[in-house]
Amino acid sequence: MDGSDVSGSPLPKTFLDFLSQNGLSPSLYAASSQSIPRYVRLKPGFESHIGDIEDEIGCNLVEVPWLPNFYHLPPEIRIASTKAYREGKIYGIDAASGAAVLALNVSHGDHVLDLCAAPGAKLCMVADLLEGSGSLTGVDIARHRLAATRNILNKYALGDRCRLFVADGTKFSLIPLRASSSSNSSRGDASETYKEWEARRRAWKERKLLAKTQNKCTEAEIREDPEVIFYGPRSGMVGRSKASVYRVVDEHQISDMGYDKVLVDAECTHDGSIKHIRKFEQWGWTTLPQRVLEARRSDELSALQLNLLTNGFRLLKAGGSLVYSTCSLSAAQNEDVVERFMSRNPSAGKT
Ligand SMILES: C[S@@+](CC[C@H](N)C(=O)[O-])C[C@H]1O[C@@H](n2cnc3c(N)ncnc32)[C@H](O)[C@@H]1O
Repeated sequence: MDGSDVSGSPLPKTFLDFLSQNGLSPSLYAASSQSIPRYVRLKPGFESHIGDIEDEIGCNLVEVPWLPNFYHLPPEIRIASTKAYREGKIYGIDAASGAAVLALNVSHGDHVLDLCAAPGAKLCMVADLLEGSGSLTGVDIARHRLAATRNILNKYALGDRCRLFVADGTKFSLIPLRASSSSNSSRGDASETYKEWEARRRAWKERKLLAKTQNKCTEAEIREDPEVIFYGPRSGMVGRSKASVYRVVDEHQISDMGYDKVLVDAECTHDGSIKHIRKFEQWGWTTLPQRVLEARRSDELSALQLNLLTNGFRLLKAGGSLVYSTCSLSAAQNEDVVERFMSRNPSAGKT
């Protein structure tokens, strides 16, 4: 394999080319795994358990002053096998992810959309910040990844006001279910309304029912309809008719009835996640170009990112806020995308 030696592990030439094209230094990946910071977030309400958690994991949890409930850990500490983790008191999430959610400035009662939600670390943090108010809609195109998000929401008991849709975030167009938006007026046949979610059996029935409803639509509509794979008891879904959940609203209505906050944590090359890139040490560096770079050619990727950002903005209520984030360090996937978006949507910067 071609490449420069970084800590004894040669980075493949294609990755070095990618770094060079994006003005990034290969030395970024030279850090030893032991020097990469590690963080956990404590589920609010478990503050009094910190001493017990520290005893269990055998080290001090050092508070991150600018990120509420985040703690710094020595990198060698593994949390997955701990009781605190299994019981949902702590979860692994890096500080950069926390910063993206912090920037969203979630307030009590907000209706929040997470347009690339899986596997769900940021979604969980948003759910915590909502403190049982407002609503949370998570969307992801990868069904298996979103199914994992559903498991995480259940594990941390955060799904109460959440609903999850498998859908293309560039086209998703369902608005939040605000208490004030009439559900009664659009109730039809009771069998067509959402009952309380019951894992597995209900999910299967739900899909069948949905398929029946969809059969009334044109083929194009069927392909584009988001598939709901979870909703909580207070997500606003229970008792709603399918028609009311899937109703189409125009741009003017979205400015009144859209989401207060939208997170677009877009698909990217993940090159900014040094820990992720260093895993290729075990997986084999040769697989890195295929899994990180060639999976999506970068021009396609930036078009996808721009489309996700544009659709997220379209679904935002007037006066709402949107955060666009990636775990890439390349300007092409960050500043350039935002610049192109702003040039097409100059109103986005106005408060
Ligand atoms: C960086 S990950 C999101 C991480 C997530 N926000 C979290 O905190 O755990 C990007 C996600 O975008 C999803 N994705 C890719 N293309 C998409 C699309 N067109 N619409 C919606 N999601 C998409 C991927 O399946 C992936 O789960």
